[in-house]
Amino acid sequence: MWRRRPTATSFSSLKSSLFFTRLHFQQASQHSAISRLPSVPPLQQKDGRCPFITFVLGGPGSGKGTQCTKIVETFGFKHLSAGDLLRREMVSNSAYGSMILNTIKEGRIVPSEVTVKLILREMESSDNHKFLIDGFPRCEENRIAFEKVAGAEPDIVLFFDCPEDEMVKRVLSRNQGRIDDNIDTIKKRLKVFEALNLPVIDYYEKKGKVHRIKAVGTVDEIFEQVRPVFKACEKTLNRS
Ligand SMILES: Nc1ncnc2c1ncn2[C@@H]1O[C@H](COP(=O)(O)OP(=O)(O)OP(=O)(O)O)[C@@H](O)[C@H]1O
Ligand SMILES: Nc1ccn([C@H]2C[C@H](O)[C@@H](COP(=O)(O)O)O2)c(=O)n1
Repeated sequence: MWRRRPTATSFSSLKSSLFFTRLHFQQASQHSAISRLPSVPPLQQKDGRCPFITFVLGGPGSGKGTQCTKIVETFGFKHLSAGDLLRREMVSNSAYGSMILNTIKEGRIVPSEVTVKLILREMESSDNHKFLIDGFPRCEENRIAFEKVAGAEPDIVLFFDCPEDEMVKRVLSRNQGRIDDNIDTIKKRLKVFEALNLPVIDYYEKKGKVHRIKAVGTVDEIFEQVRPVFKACEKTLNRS
């Protein structure tokens, strides 16, 4: 359903202070590779429609996936979880499998080349034009790569703002057998969220795109903060 567009050319591959030095070094080297990517025309479906893109952000266990399920039921979005796409790629026979496994185990971020490709592949094969992109962009490098390769910005950004102790409690009782749902990896994911994801939220906040949701209370109580965000843009959602 989507026009083919050039995929990313190449990006160079990304515990305390050493952990962050390596993290930032990797981010910086990926930034310079991204800056060489060609800009492309805006994403447009074959039927001429432009996709409505929502980025869904928040720390680990803040309830992004849970709320996305409710948004899909109520507003008919297509839900694309970056984490799920990476986990699916990890267990397929992909050449990236062991790299994704090690990166997720360490609570770090998979290079954008891989994640953006997976997201755009799903968007291209979908008949829907309303997308929830959950857990992405996780860092400035993700954001810039998506905007360059897709030629599109999100229409809105949902930020599920949740206290750390609540996120830890939720992740530790999730029981889905995830390799990163253990206290050591959670601590790293929280640090990565603060260091790399919050700047992305700040960036979109300055553009007036962020809807901050207080992610405490029951699932239904939280959804009552989410519902008006989409109600308010119903006209744009059904744009042709
Ligand atoms: N409001 C809530 N109150 C209590 N538990 C919740 C609430 N929302 C979600 N949960 C539970 O917390 C856990 C984490 O939720 P969820 O998987 O939706 O978070 P997430 O932000 O998508 O996490 P991650 O980024 O780690 O994938 C799940 O077990 C979910 O059932
Ligand atoms: N943009 C992304 C999204 C996810 N990952 C990796 C690293 C995360 O810790 C892990 C799990 O994601 P979640 O299901 O919590 O959204 O997947 C990434 O590298 N880049």
